[in-house]
Amino acid sequence: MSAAARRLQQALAPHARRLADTRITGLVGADPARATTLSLRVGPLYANFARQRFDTQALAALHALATEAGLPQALRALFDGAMVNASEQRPALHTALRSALGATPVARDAHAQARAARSRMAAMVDALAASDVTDIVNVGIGGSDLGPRLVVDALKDAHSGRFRVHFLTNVDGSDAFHRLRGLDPAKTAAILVSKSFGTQETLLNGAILRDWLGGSERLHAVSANVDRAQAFGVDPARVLPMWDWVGGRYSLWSAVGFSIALAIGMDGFEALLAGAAEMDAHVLEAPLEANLPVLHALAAVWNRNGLGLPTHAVLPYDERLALLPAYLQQLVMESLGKSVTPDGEPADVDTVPVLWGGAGTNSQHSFFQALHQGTQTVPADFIGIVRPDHPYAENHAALLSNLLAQTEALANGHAADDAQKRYPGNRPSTLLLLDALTPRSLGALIALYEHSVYLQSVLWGINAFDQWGVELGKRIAGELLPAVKGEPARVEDPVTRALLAEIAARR
Ligand SMILES: O=P(O)(O)OC[C@H]1O[C@H](O)[C@H](O)[C@@H](O)[C@@H]1O
Repeated sequence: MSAAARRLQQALAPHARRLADTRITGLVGADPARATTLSLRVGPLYANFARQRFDTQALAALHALATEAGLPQALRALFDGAMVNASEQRPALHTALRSALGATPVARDAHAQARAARSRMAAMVDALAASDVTDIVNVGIGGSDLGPRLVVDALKDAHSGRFRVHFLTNVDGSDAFHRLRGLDPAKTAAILVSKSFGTQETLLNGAILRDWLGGSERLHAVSANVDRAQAFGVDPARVLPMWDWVGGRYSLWSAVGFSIALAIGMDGFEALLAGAAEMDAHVLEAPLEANLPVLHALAAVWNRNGLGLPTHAVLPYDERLALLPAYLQQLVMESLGKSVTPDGEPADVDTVPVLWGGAGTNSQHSFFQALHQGTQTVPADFIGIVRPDHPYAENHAALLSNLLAQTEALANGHAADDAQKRYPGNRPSTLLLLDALTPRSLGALIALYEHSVYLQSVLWGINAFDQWGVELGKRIAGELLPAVKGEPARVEDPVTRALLAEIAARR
């Protein structure tokens, strides 16, 4: 058994057994103070864990586990640029994009490179602002799309209004076809965002944009591979850097966030970084017992390994955060979807939960039935915003009362003689409350999740920064492409052969 798995089992199993019949209502009833003692604030972000299914004894065991697993040292290693991504022999220095907390030359150098790239990006924002361009199309996928797309959408109240920002992602030509309709090529600029500049979707869509724009004048790129971007036809003067020491899904703080800077201006972008930097300083400096990302990660492993819960829902009660579940699906599931240790040994522990979710209140009218009365218990992160950016006070009161009501109903349940109308309750949740949705608070929220994910990976003994699982499908797709086009090709798999015949017959 892996050392991490043994540690986890020893720490969690006795308390999970002891608390098997304890209910959230019982925990709160026995210790009403936990409503406030199990909460933490970091700047504009407040978190309440009172409705998690651990008591103070189990929490003490979780904190002991955090010490034993070396979370403080692991954080230091992350910030200092140690090779935390062992399979690729790379550091993961996304923190250096926004903080100067790394104490090594490697981390300091990364921070300096990030600053230099940011000033080039600021000059490019100014140049575009001074031009006739009205629309920006960000072409990218995965980490080169989800983060910028989330932030641009979430911060619509902070948009300068200078540009309309669009995102083109899917290799499905329908995406490009509909996205470009109604846009004027003479007033549109494209940003091709690809760390590798080798991603099929982005290269195909990038080629569509390059042709559609009719020249390279308004073609920009963000990439760690400047040569490839140049060979593609982007003037190197308009290529912003990326580095192999930043993972794609951790990269919105780099020039990958160019579209964010165009939407909210450089000041807004700096505020986003400052919010993340606040969380960086907190995770690094706060004691384990008062450390928000640590507690968030401990709650996650408690739910996954102590209670054995296989999925996790993210439920933002704010339409502007509707893309957060999709963003977190990549951050969490690509980072933690591993079953071996960096040594190639079995992890021997359940790792990533299936992450899903959607915005409230809409989701209440679709899948919440299953959360309340389904056979699976789904732990959830509810996210609310205290102060809205619109004048509809009645709507906002309704939104917040629904948010509070759902967390209460899920935790407390409801007894009824009629079994159909009975609510089992005891469904754990964490409530995250942002004072307002601003660049700073959003930066802090995203950084909270980044750190929580890394800490979970340390507790599970897996690498959060590689993603070998996405390669096989890409390779097979490349091999099948000629056959799909009707060119002569040898297809080994009999099912795929039959499916190709079916497609060919219906063309
Ligand atoms: O930025 P790129 O190199 O184009 O990569 C885009 C995305 O594709 C890959 O398949 C990975 O799964 C993602 O982690 C990555 O963000």
